[in-house]
Amino acid sequence: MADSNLFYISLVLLPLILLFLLFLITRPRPIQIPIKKRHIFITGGSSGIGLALAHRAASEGARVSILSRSIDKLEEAKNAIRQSTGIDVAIFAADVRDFEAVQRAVDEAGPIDFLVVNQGIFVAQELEEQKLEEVRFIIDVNLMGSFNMIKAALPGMKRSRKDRGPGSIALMSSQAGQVGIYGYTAYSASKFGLRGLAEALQQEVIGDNIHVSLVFPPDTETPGLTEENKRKPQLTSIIAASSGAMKADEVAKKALDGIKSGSFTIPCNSEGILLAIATAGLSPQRSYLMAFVEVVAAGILRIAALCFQWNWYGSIEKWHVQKNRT
Ligand SMILES: NC(=O)C1=CN([C@@H]2O[C@H](COP(=O)(O)OP(=O)(O)OC[C@H]3O[C@@H](n4cnc5c(N)ncnc54)[C@H](OP(=O)(O)O)[C@@H]3O)[C@@H](O)[C@H]2O)C=CC1
Ligand SMILES: CCCCCCCCCCCCCCCC(=O)[C@@H](N)CO
Repeated sequence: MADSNLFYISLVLLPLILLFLLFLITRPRPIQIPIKKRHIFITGGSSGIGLALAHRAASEGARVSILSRSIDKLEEAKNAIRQSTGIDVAIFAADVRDFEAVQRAVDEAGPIDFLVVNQGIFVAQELEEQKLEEVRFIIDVNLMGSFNMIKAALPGMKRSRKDRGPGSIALMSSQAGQVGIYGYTAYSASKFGLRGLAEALQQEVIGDNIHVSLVFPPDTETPGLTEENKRKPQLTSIIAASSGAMKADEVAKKALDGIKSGSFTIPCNSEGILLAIATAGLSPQRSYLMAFVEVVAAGILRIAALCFQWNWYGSIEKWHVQKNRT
């Protein structure tokens, strides 16, 4: 009798003790970063997810700047945002691979509160088929371009923090930046790279009241995806379909809400939440409740992850068998 009482008490008590412990230790501490009347600078803001983010930020009362290469697409985006919100965004034509051009844009745009490094290119292809130039292009735009942006914006962001309150640097990764996917050797490498950059950067800028976020969308309906789908290995599509597709505006909403609450990891759909927990690793976590879920679910999600791999390797095997028959 006493034994079973003890059993039930510990069933309640142990999780409570764990919750309390996690409440004490989770770092950095929770924060809210206001967006109204503050300056958000979005790269790749002329199309897809970046454009949806610019729309949303403008309608929430932010001052918005967008940067991308094509001035025509920028003008088009500016007109579309003006039509739907009545607000004018500032546009900057620059290639993120060109540090000087990026620096000029940042200087002209004025002090930044939210930097959203969202530009990205994706071409899915087996590494054996993919040209090295294309690999380099993907790494240059997605990874080195992000370094260029952050290097250009960080000094100004740091300087203006005291007068302007908390700031944010958000990076657009991908679920292919949490798990390697067939056809994405270059793309996944570029997006995994962003995670290392973000984890290290958060430690460096926390003292300046700057908060780093990493967004992990699944396939998202954008002009970029339409282009990618024209030449995508079948296996890439099959494996990526393990996570549902989203609309650009849904991703933008998740991203902006996550950024405003200073979340380090921002998943976008339910598979994304599972992925975030399964790949939590040593990344920072502000929410002690999420930390609790990560601790409790770790073992079972490893089993789920192994089931996904079992399923994916099954598809790969089947595909090879079919290919050899024809
Ligand atoms: N759509 C999807 O399925 C997913 C996308 N993502 C990520 O989200 C981000 C946005 O993707 P999405 O909206 O689909 O992409 P789009 O192709 O629709 O838009 C990409 C944007 O980036 C700009 N851009 C591209 N190259 C450069 C460059 N060298 N310098 C400056 N700007 C550049 C483009 O403008 P311009 O060409 O004029 O320069 C455009 O504004 C990317 O980082 C992508 O990897 C993540 C998961 C899923
Ligand atoms: C443990 C539980 C795991 C749960 C689910 C795992 C699902 C993984 C699916 C990965 C999909 C990757 C899509 C990349 C989209 C993208 O970035 C491109 N459209 C752009 O190229």
